[in-house]
Amino acid sequence: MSQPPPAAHHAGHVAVIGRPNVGKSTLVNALVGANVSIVSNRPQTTRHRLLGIASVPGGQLVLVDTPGLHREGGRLASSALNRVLNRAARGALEGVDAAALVVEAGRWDEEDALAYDTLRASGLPVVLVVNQVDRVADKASLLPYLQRINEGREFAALHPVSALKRTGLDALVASLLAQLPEQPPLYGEDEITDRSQRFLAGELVREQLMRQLGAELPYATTVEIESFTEEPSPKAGVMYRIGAVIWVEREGQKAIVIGKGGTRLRDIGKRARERMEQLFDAKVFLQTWVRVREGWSDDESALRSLGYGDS
Ligand SMILES: Nc1nc2c(ncn2[C@@H]2O[C@H](COP(=O)(O)OP(=O)(O)OP(=O)(O)O)[C@@H](O)[C@H]2O)c(=O)[nH]1
Repeated sequence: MSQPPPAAHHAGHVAVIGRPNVGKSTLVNALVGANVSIVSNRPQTTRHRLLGIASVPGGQLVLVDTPGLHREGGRLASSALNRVLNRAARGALEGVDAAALVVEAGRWDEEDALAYDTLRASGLPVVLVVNQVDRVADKASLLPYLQRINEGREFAALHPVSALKRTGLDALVASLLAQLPEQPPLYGEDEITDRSQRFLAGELVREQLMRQLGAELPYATTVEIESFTEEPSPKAGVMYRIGAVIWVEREGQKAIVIGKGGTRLRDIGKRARERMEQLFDAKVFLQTWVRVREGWSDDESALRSLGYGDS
């Protein structure tokens, strides 16, 4: 008896691009599922930050962030800088197969248009993700909105979705997969680890450090989750009590992380806590400290205690 030919498998890197707060993280979480998958044993490229991996029958989406595309303060550059940006984008988008441009339903401004232009200039297929459609009461208004955006532009597909309510996502995944090369999964099941919440808590603090300090972030900064306990919460069901230590090398760096009157550290802690609550679906009580460990990067046992020892 002859076997049917195996169905084509598509896999590749998808850059998730969009203005702050349009719902990129919510979308990635929804696509990836309950567990944020992080590749455990392969060095990551510095250009892309791996956001998550969505493996579905017939394909694998490797979702990445492209920090090189963003300008200071999270804003894309004005169009006067377009050429410079395009040059930077070519580097930032190297190795990326397609882009998901996330916008807020009903909104399309200069920054969105510039992001589109940049992506197209890099030759990438762009799938438009019109997020937060659950907030649009008059669904009929979406059609002229989509037509207006589509006018004179070449999207690979347009998808109204709600990342929060998880609607429209299957069709979006199918469109994204169609843009990816036919090839086996880039990451095997054995390479993908559903990391523990404790590990993720550290990553979320690290993420906020990167976002809020940017180029000011001292090179050797690292985050250690010192304590992580769970207790019942009458309102939220579960509450996590988390203690995070941000290790820096020198006193001067400590001052940078803490900021004037402690405002920066407070902001980092607040944003990281909000992310944890979103991701863990629980209440989180997060305490953060900044400590100085002189010359820690030379000290092998210290490195090991921070989880850098055996890879
Ligand atoms: N109603 C509604 N709210 C959404 C949807 N997607 C995201 N949000 C909310 O929008 C806010 C921002 O979402 P995030 O996922 O943090 O947005 P982001 O684009 O990752 O933001 P940055 O990290 O600042 O770039 C959160 O309060 C989400 O709950 C959606 O589909 N519908």
